[in-house]
Amino acid sequence: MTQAVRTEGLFKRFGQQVAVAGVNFTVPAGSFAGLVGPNGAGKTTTLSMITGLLRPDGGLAEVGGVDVWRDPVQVKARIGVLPEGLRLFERLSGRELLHYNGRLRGIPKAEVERRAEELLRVMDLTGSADKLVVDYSTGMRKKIGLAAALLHNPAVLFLDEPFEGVDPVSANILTEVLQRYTASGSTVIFSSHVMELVERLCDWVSVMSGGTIVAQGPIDEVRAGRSLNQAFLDLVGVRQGGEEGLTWLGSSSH
Ligand SMILES: Nc1ncnc2c1ncn2[C@@H]1O[C@H](COP(=O)(O)OP(=O)(O)OP(=O)(O)O)[C@@H](O)[C@H]1O
Repeated sequence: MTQAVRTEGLFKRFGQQVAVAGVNFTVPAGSFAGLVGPNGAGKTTTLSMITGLLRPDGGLAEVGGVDVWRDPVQVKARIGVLPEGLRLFERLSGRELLHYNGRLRGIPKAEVERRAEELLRVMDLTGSADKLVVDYSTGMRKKIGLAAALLHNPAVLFLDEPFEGVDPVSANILTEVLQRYTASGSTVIFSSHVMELVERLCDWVSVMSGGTIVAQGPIDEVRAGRSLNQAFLDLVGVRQGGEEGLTWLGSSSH
């Protein structure tokens, strides 16, 4: 099986805190893959090391068999990234942002224009194409960010919480674009806290907890007859005794 992404013993610490403790993360090519895990599990740190944004302290990360940290230029040409926090060039219009990205990627001008107009139309952003990105809503930012990440037709697309703050109509548009993209053999890897979404969209899932992968594989194998939500709770451990304390909360004595 060809791997779109493979890491081996990936490791990162921040001071005393080990954020990623030797992760073997794999995603087969053509997958719609979900990366899930509790807050602080190390998902963003892992994705940052695979996309060349954060240098690992140890281990190996490969995209399409190419070592991310030995050949970052080749890897960056093959990937698209919709990062957490979505830092975009705020003072460009949506259309300018796409043109700028396309030119940075070395795509000929006429081709950039053709692709940009198509992406704007599919994302339902044509009417806002000349508005500055700073004036875009959260959902519009996600959509223009995704359009920018797709413009060079990457083999692997990384998305950090792509549906956060996105309304159902825009979420539907994003989903359709991503499904079309994976149907043609490309790979999507996204992190999310929304289990229903991962369950509905993904055919592959990796579950992280405490800086390690605790389960990984085809989604039906990881679920093993349970809902993904239940599998997640079983795997990462439900904290017992949460109902103790907070005795004052909701009391009607005032
Ligand atoms: N730049 C940093 N400096 C110090 N500690 C960091 C830094 N980035 C992440 N960490 C720590 O590393 C751990 C993993 O964080 P990370 O952001 O990768 O988790 P996550 O799984 O993406 O969490 P969330 O679901 O809340 O986004 C956390 O304990 C976090 O506090």
